[in-house]
Amino acid sequence: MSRLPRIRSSSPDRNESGPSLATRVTLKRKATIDEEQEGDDQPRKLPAIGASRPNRTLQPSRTAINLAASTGKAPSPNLPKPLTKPRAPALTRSTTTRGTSAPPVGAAGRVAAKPTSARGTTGRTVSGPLAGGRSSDDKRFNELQSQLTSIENARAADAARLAADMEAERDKVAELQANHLALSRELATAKSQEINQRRELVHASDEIENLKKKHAREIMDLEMDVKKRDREIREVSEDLRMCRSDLERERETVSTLKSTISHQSTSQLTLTTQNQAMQAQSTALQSQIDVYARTVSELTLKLESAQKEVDDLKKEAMESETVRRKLHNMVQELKGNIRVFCRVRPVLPSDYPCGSPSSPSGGVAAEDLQANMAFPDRRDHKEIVLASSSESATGQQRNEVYNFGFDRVFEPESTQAEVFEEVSMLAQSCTDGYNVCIFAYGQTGSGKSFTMEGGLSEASAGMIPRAVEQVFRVAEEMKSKGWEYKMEGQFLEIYNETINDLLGTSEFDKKKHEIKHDPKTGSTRVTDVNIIPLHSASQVRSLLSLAQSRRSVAATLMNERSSRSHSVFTLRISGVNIGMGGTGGTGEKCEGSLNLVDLAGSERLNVSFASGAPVEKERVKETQSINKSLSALGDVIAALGEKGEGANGKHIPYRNSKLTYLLQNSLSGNSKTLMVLNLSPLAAHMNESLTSLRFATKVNNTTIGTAKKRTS
Ligand SMILES: Nc1ncnc2c1ncn2[C@@H]1O[C@H](COP(=O)(O)OP(=O)(O)OP(=O)(O)O)[C@@H](O)[C@H]1O
Repeated sequence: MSRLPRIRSSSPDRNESGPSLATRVTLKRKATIDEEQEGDDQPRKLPAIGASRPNRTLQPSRTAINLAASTGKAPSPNLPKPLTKPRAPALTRSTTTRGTSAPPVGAAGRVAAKPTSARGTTGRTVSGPLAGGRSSDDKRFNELQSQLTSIENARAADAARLAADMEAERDKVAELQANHLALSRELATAKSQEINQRRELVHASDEIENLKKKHAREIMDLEMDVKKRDREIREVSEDLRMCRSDLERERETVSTLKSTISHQSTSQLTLTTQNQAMQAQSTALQSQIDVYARTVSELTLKLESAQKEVDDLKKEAMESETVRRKLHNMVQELKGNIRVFCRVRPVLPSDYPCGSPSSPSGGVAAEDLQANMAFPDRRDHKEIVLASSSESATGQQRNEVYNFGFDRVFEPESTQAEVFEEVSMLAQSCTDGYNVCIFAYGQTGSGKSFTMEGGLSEASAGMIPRAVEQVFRVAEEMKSKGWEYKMEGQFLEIYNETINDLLGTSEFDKKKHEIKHDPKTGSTRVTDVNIIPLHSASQVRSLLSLAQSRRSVAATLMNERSSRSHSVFTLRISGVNIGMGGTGGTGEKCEGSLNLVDLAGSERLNVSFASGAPVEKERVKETQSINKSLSALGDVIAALGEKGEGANGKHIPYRNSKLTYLLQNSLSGNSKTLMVLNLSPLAAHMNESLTSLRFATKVNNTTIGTAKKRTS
C-alpha cells in the first residue's frame, strides 16, 4: 500500500532488530550528555583525593518511555511512568481533495480533524456546504472508514512490531547499561589510578623540585669549589713557578757540585794514596805507642804510689800544722800576751792626688806614694820592715831601717777571709766561756772599719759579721754535744768620753749610760742600752747597718763621727749542757763574750788646729779625748804588763777612760785579747805608721796573764 503511515516510512532502520535510529541517536546523545555532564562535573583540574563522584545509574530516555507506552507494554520497573496518553493520529478533512491518505500538512485549507478513538468511533463531523452530495460523501466516508480501519490494523500491527522492537531495544539498553556499568567501574578504577598517578606525579614533581634545589645547591657548591680550585691552581702554579726557578738554581748548584765532586774525587784519590801511606806509618807508630803505653802504665803505677806518699806527707804536715798551732796557742796562753796582728791596707785610687792612678794629670806613680815597706818573713809572715831616708841637721843622708815582729803580719793583698782565718779560733773560744776582745788600732783611714765591719759583699765582710757567723755555726754544731746557747748583742759608741747606744733610739750624747762590772761573774753591763737577742748571723748584719745609719745622721760636715769615736760591738753568749735525744746533759754552764772594738783614729794632735775657731776647738776636743782614751789604753796595757812581770800589785788605771773601763774585763788576765794594727801604706803616713808600730810592739810585749774560762 502506498499510503502507509509516515511513521513507518520515516523509519529507515525499521527492519533492524535494535532500537530505531532516532532512539539510538537519542540514547547516544543522552550518554554523551551524561558523559559530558560527568565530564563537566569533573573538575578541570585533578579532584581532591577521595572526592570522586559516585557513579550515576544510566536512566532511560524520555523517548524510550513514550515508545513503551505506545506499544502498550509496561515499562521496565526501572523506567518512570509515561507523562501522556498515546493519541491516535488525527484525520483531517480538507475542502480541497487530496489524493493522498496522509494527514494534511500545512496551515492553509486545514480541516479540523475529527478525533477518532482506537476502537473506531463512528461519530463524525462533516463540515461542507453541499448536503446533496451526501451519499457520495458517505461512500467516501465509508471508504475512508475502511481505509482507516485498515490503517488502524496496520498501525496495530506496527505497534506490535514496534513493541517487539522496543523489547529488543530494551534488552539492548539493559545490555548497554550493563556495559555502561562495567565501563563506569573501569572508569572509576581508571580515575582512582589516575588520582594515584597524579599523586605520584605530585610527589614526583616535589621530588623533582627538591632535586632541582639540591642540584642548584650542588651547582653553587661546585662553582665555589671550582673557584677555590682555580685559586689553588693559581697558587700551585705560582709555587710551581717558584719551584721551577728553585729547581733551576738547584740544577746549577748540582752542576757546580758535580764539578766540585769530580775535583774532589781526584783529590780523594790522591788522599787515599796518602792515607794508605799514613796507615802504614800509623801501624808502625801504633806498635811504638803500645810500647809507650806499657811504659806509661808502669810509670802511672809509680806515680800513684808517689802520689800516695805525697798525700800521706801532706796529711802529716797538716797534722803537724794543727799541732804547731795548738802548741803556739798554748805558748801564747801560757805567756798571757796580748796578741797583735799587723795589717797594711793597699794603696787606693783615692790616695792619688787626682783620684786615679792612671790619671795623666796626677803624674804620681804608686811607688812614689808608697812607703818603703817590706815583708821578709815569707814563711810565718811575722815581720814588717820599714825603711826611711832623711837628712840630718848636718846635711848627711841618713838611712834607717825599722824592723818589727808580730804574731802575724798581713800584706796589702791579704783578703778578709785570710785575716779571719787567723782570728776565727780566737773568736770561737767565746763559745768555750772565754772573754775575747779584738780591737782595731791605727790612724784614720788605715782600714780599721774595713777590717772590723767590712763591705756589703760576701767577700768583703769584716771580722764582726764573720765572727758572729762562726759563733752561730759552732753553737749549732755544739747542739749535737748537748749544748744549748743563747746569744745577745749590744753596739756602743764612745765619743768625747760619752757612751751612746748605736742600737737605741735616743738622741746621741744626751743620755747618760753607766758602766757596771760584776766582780763575781766577771761580766760588764752598761745601763740603759738595748741588748738585742740574736737568732741569726744575718740579723747582726742588719744591726750593723742600723748603727752605721745612726752614726751618719749624727755626723756633721766637718766631723766624720765614725773616725772620731770608738765603737764596741759586744756579743754575749751563754751556754748550758742540757744533753740531747732524751739523755740528760751534764748541766755544765759557760758564759763568754766577744768584744769587737773599732778604735778612733790614733793620729796625734795636729798643732795647726790650735787657732781657736769653734770647729777647730771641737776637733781639738775630739782629738784630745781620743788621745786620752788611747793613751789610757796604753797605760792600762803597760800597767798590766808591769803587773804581770813584776806582780807588784800596781794599780791598773782602767777608770782613766771610758774605753778602758768598758773593756776592763776583756783586757785583764781573764780574757784573750787581740789587737789588729792597721797601717796605711803611704809614704806620707810613715811617721804615724812608725808610732803605731812602736805602740803595737809595746802591747805585743805585754803579758797580761793566762786567760781563764768562765764555767760553772
Ligand atoms: N784591706 C783593704 N782593702 C781594700 N780597701 C781597704 C782596705 N782597708 C781599708 N780600705 C779602704 O780604705 C778606706 C779607709 O778605710 P777605713 O774607713 O776602714 O779606715 P779607718 O781606719 O776605719 O778610718 P777611720 O778611723 O776614719 O774610721 C776605705 O775606703 C776602705 O774601704
